[in-house]
Amino acid sequence: MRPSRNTTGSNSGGHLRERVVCGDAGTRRRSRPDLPSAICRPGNGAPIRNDARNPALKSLGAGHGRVSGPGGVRGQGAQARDVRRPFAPAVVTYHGSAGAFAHIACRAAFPRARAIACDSLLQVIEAVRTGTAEAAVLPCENLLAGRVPDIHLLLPEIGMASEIGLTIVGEIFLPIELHLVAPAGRSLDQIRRVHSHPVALNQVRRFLSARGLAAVEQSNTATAAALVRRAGEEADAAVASELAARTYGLTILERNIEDNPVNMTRFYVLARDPVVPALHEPDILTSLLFELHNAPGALFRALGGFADAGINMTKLESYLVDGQFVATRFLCEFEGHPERDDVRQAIDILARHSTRHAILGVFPMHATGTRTRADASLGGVQ
Ligand SMILES: O=C(O)C(=O)C[C@]1(C(=O)O)C=C[C@@H](O)C=C1
Repeated sequence: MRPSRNTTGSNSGGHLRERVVCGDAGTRRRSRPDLPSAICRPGNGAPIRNDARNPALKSLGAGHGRVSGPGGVRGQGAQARDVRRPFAPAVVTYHGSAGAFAHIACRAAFPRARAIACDSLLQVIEAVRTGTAEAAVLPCENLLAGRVPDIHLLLPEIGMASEIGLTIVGEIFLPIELHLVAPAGRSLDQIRRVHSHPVALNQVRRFLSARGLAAVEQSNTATAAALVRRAGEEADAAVASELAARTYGLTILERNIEDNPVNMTRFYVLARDPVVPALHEPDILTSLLFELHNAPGALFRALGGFADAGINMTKLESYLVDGQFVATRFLCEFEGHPERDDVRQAIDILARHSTRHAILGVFPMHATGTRTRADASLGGVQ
């Protein structure tokens, strides 16, 4: 059963801001025929446009299957339901407002879905948990700024706290182009304060420090743009997408202010039920959370099976647990399906050397070349 939603709209300084708010708050949605084409990077390295024929985006939806095995999907022993791919949710949700990069990622990966905005990460999770949305798109890391903190507070909970009940079903790589935006009539030399999401501000540090601009953190790039439009003084500008500039009626004072033109954010796609690729499919990633006793060699022994089997690890994160400065919880991602014999054996070895483990998701890689082939020729419009 789906929870009911109320419909509201809010007026931001004469500029109608329409949004869907998850939870009890309210909903109203405006369709955006002028949404930009995100550029994704397919396996052959050539930038391609985002549309329904985009093979890289289709990688979110190839094949179907089940997974079992040590730890199971989403916690110890949980059985995956046989959700069939292609995974084509009708409603997806994200944290932020229209024009945020998470919104752009939703539209790029699921062009036919309704994308609904949530004011907080908790509301995003609740929307998926309760069925208001079938999937959530959440940023996890950026090439220039590194980890996106919010989801890294959440991921260990997803793995270890069964009540959260979400699983990773996909990933999206989105090129990020950041622009300095302000209401028409303002000039660059008037600007003293720049509002944006902290991760976006970290991607333009050189630009800000070269001009002596103060960074002001906002909950996402699009709300920063809306705020500057609604309540900004002459000295205020925002760092946001071109879509946000259009959505909130701002002009671009300076284009592409990111510190490096090769700039990309990786997003996770989370859903309530696993959508597990078939065993025979190529380019599968498994995301695994595990905990160790803090002892010499514990990590080495836990991961030894992966090294011996030649299984490529694409990510290893560590987290502090129980208020102590010792890393005993890890998130790793590796290439391979957990039902493949060598992967199963490596996970068995990890299970023997760890105190707990849980598979957070098994999903097809998006744009397989992206991890290794990002280069300065990457272009993109947003
Ligand atoms: O604020 C936004 O626009 C977001 O979607 C969040 C976010 C992030 O958290 O990294 C997403 C992508 C960009 O790297 C900057 C900000």
